[in-house]
Amino acid sequence: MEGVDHLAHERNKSEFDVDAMKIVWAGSPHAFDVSDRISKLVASDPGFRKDNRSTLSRKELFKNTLRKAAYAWKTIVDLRLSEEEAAKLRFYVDEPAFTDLHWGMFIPAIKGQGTEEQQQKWLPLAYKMQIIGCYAQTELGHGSNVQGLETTATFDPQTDEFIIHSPTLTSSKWWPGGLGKVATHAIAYARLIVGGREHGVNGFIVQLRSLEDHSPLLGITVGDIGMKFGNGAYNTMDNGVLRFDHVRIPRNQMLMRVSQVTCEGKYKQSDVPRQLVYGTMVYVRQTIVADASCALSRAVCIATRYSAVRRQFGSQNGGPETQVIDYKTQQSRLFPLLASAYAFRFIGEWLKWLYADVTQRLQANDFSTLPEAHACTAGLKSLTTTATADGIEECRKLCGGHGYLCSSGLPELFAVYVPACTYEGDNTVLLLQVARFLMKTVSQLGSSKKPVGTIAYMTRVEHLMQCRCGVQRGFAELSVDLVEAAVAHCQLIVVSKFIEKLQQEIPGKGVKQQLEVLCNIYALFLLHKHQGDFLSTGCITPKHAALANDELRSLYSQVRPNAIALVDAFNYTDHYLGSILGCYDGNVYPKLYEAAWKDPLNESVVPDGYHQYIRPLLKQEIRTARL
Ligand SMILES: CCCCCCCCCC/C=C\CCCCCC(=O)SCCNC(=O)CCNC(=O)[C@H](O)C(C)(C)COP(=O)(O)OP(=O)(O)OC[C@H]1O[C@@H](n2cnc3c(N)ncnc32)[C@H](O)[C@@H]1OP(=O)(O)O
Ligand SMILES: Cc1cc2nc3c(=O)[nH]c(=O)nc-3n(C[C@H](O)[C@H](O)[C@H](O)COP(=O)(O)OP(=O)(O)OC[C@H]3O[C@@H](n4cnc5c(N)ncnc54)[C@H](O)[C@@H]3O)c2cc1C
Repeated sequence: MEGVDHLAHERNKSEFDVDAMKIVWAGSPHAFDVSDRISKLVASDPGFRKDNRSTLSRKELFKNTLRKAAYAWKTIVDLRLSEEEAAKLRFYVDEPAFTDLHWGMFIPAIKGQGTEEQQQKWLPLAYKMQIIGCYAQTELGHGSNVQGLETTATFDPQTDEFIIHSPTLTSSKWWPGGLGKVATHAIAYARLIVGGREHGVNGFIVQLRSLEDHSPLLGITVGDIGMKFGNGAYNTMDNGVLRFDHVRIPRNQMLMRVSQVTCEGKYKQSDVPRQLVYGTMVYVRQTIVADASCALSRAVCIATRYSAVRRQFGSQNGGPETQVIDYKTQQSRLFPLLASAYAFRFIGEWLKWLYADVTQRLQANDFSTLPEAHACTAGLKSLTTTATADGIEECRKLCGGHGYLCSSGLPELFAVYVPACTYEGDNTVLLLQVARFLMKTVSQLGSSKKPVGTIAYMTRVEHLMQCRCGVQRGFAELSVDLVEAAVAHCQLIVVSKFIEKLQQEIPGKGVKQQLEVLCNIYALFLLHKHQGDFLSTGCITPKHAALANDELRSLYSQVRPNAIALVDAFNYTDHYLGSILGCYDGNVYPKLYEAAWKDPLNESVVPDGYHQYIRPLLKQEIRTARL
């Protein structure tokens, strides 16, 4: 029945202060207030409805996304929302759109790689959305290998301009979000050529479309790259293709914080690492880690609530069947994902601190922690997105057949989320960067340069270096093992930062105790999953492994009465979850049944095509082939 909380009996089992946990999850009382207020604002506004996405054609879907983006912007302006509130509103609108790249990459690129003068010119236009930007780095032929990009930017001292050109088909920009149909400007990455000499890849601000009639400017060929995975999903985003035919831009539209070109045609490299040109990617990778905790927690919330609602087998003397959340196999699949959602939340908080710290250091020309920041953002982006994509799929399976319905919210969540394993850096390529960082650290062991921070533990591997085999097999030859070492390194960071979080003051009855249980589940689940490595290297004995498995079972029993409360703590509205299986009141079956009849296919009792195709079949009016 509507209005009845079918999960009340579960919520009454909770052993901790859920409201206090909501503050922990949000990060602070202020963050909770903003999140709570904005999520309810979005949920209550029919202008942000999203339950019809799967029935729209690509063009209808995209036009609807443009409408929503404009509506969101009007809401932000009318309500005078702060930057924080506006970001939260775009988050809860929950639809990949050109605005993600405008706010998430175009503006950060100008802030990170533009000079003060360039920031003063372009940021006000971007903040007022008087221009709409995208981040055009990837090309048809190159994405991972940035140094392989082929687009050229040739300086013309006669006119004090750069000539941006796509010399080959494979140099076509390909994938940039927002590029296909909306962006008026791009940060285009191209090989800088001055006086016939190449100076690597740099960013250039290029106008693509007229601000009067939105038509592509002279020399610009631009469009959408076509349908992507899933129906709705990321097809709300106009990922685009772009070719330049000798497009001229003023010299002052090369982002010049890292390198400069003077009007005399002199190239100057600032005394900063060339890799600062990659700074925007480092920034986005750390935001993607926080996104992972959001996406995984959404899937876990749906699967946990539904696992408490769903009953299957186990009826005693006509009594109720067993809740599937009580099966140990369901717990062993679900609870590590619940623990991971919390673990990724806290590692996301730490990574945000690390990024802010390295940014502050860079302003003082202190580059000492840049390598660690690169390795951590790359590795943790890889680790958390892989685990989250796999976790969303596991949550779908945890919901049985109904998990495969669009009304469960899980297929759409999966389809929108999975490109995170690829964009902002293919996950394997990023792990190889971590492996390179670890090998460089190992090569420096024994020198005066002592490993600190997240690699401090590596002093303990020093003895390995002294007995290492004489033959140094190539990095490429060992890359599979090195990638595994990179994952282990990142998992260690996640566990250690979860433990550090527990050292903090955490208010609320039973809250810290619950987080300790989740931290232990996260760590012991990893130990169980990789116990072969731990045993073969002598890190643990078989007895330790058995004890760990026993403890894991005990921990699952401790989580069980608190599971619903732990997902309530995410404080997601039913609108944001977009899932009948995950609805707050657990009133699943009536909602599933009602939703089925809303499908367009049920608009008529007799389906289109019956008279043309089925009736002749049934009436044997179709000449059957001679048997
Ligand atoms: C429902 C869930 C929510 C959904 C809601 C909707 C969400 C949707 C919206 C999401 C919003 C945005 C999504 C993002 C969109 C995606 C945008 C993109 O994809 S932009 C393009 C991203 N592309 C990449 O990431 C390319 C990856 N490749 C690289 O980064 C580089 O090519 C490389 C690092 C792999 C190699 O670079 P290279 O120059 O060749 O360097 P070397 O490997 O030779 O290393 C030399 C040296 O440099 C150091 N290094 C490398 N990179 C960095 C860096 N970034 N910072 C600092 N240092 C760096 C490296 O460690 C080496 O150091 P040594 O000391 O010499 O070892
Ligand atoms: C939804 C989506 C949105 C995107 N948005 C943008 C955007 O806004 N702007 C933008 O510029 N780009 C964007 N991209 C592009 C994205 O950044 C690239 O696709 C990504 O960096 C991966 O590069 P790639 O496609 O070249 O993969 P590849 O590198 O071609 O990957 C193919 C395979 O090769 C392997 N591989 C590659 N190099 C190595 C190596 N050295 N060693 C071992 N294995 C290797 C990879 O692991 C992978 O298995 C987007 C992509 C997607 C899917």
